[in-house]
Amino acid sequence: MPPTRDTILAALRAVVDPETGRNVVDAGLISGLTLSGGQVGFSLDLGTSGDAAAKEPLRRACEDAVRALDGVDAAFVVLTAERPPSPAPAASRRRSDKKDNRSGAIAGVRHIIAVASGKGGVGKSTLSVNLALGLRDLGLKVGIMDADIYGPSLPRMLGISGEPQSDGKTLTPFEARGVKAMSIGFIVEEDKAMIWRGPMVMTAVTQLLYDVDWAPLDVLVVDMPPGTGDAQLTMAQRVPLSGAVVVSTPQDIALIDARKGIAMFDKVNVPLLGLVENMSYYVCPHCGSRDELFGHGGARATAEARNTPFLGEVPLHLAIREMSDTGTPIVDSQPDSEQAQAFARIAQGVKAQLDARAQAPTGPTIRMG
Ligand SMILES: Nc1ncnc2c1ncn2[C@@H]1O[C@H](COP(=O)(O)OP(=O)(O)OP(=O)(O)O)[C@@H](O)[C@H]1O
Repeated sequence: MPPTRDTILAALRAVVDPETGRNVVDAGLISGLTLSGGQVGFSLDLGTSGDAAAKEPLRRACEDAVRALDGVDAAFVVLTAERPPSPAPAASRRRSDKKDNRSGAIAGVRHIIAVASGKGGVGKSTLSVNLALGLRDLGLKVGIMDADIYGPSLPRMLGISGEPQSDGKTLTPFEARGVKAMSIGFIVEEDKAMIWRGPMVMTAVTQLLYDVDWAPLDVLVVDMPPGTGDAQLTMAQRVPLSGAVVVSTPQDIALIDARKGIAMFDKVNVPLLGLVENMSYYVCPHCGSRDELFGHGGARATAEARNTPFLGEVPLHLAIREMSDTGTPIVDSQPDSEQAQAFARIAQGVKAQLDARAQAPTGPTIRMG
């Protein structure tokens, strides 16, 4: 039988914070408890010190206590910071320093989709931007949110610069190429990004979701941080996603990581809209000849094995990189090229998946923290 809220809280009362000598429940450190069958998730407050490393043993102790209960299949405990430990630049300073646990749908935004990868450098940002533009070409109102704290690339890829405008309450997204755009790079200092942990990333992401004037949108494309660690799991769990697209290159090692990405979304019940194989084959920019450098087709096989839609292959082509670097993504700069068409087909596939799920009698399961 699945656990109840009371049995979980009772188990957590046995976990004592050595810093205060009080149990985590009575000390008020637990919030956002969610139950979904045998899956349990909640936040553990870090306190004002913001020292996530020091609280890690306590986080684990909470997870272990809940996992040990009958009927619990999985427990996810995320550390929640009272405030980010590093001084944030102007845009986020304008907003509240209070703990930010906002969750749930964003008014006026129909779908939020994540673009994720098991490892960095496989073309997740390139896909996010070109997918957003491809969805725009299908007549949808589209936004793109760059949550890739390890290397926000949206400003460069869309040629955006400057500070976002704010009325003191909400931020106005940038408008570029007919899509609304906002990057975590605008509210987080880049050189500090590497030391940020899941909860801190989540605070910034929550602000990007709820403090930006996104509406009205059909689809908000979220460029996730690469990997399947703490930050990514927290996001996958707490952002109200309609689904996720996982991108991989064809090499075995990348595919192993992509499978971890798929497993991560499965774990938190976010539907997989499909898998994309980037740098699938090489097209010579001079003669147009095709070469399968890394042995192509692994992502399609992985998708088939996992019963996940395969959304398509994108060739490795110099123009894709060059156009990204100059702020004119390939879908806009060379729309008739094979490489732009590859992105256009992926956008069609994503739209078809979203439409099908919207019409399904039981919609996708959306987990909110
Ligand atoms: N199909 C492609 N052909 C040629 N170059 C590509 C292709 N896809 C991506 N690139 C280039 O590869 C580099 C990495 O791509 P991108 O930044 O999109 O990856 P990422 O997975 O988002 O990386 P990170 O995890 O570091 O954010 C960029 O220079 C990009 O222009």
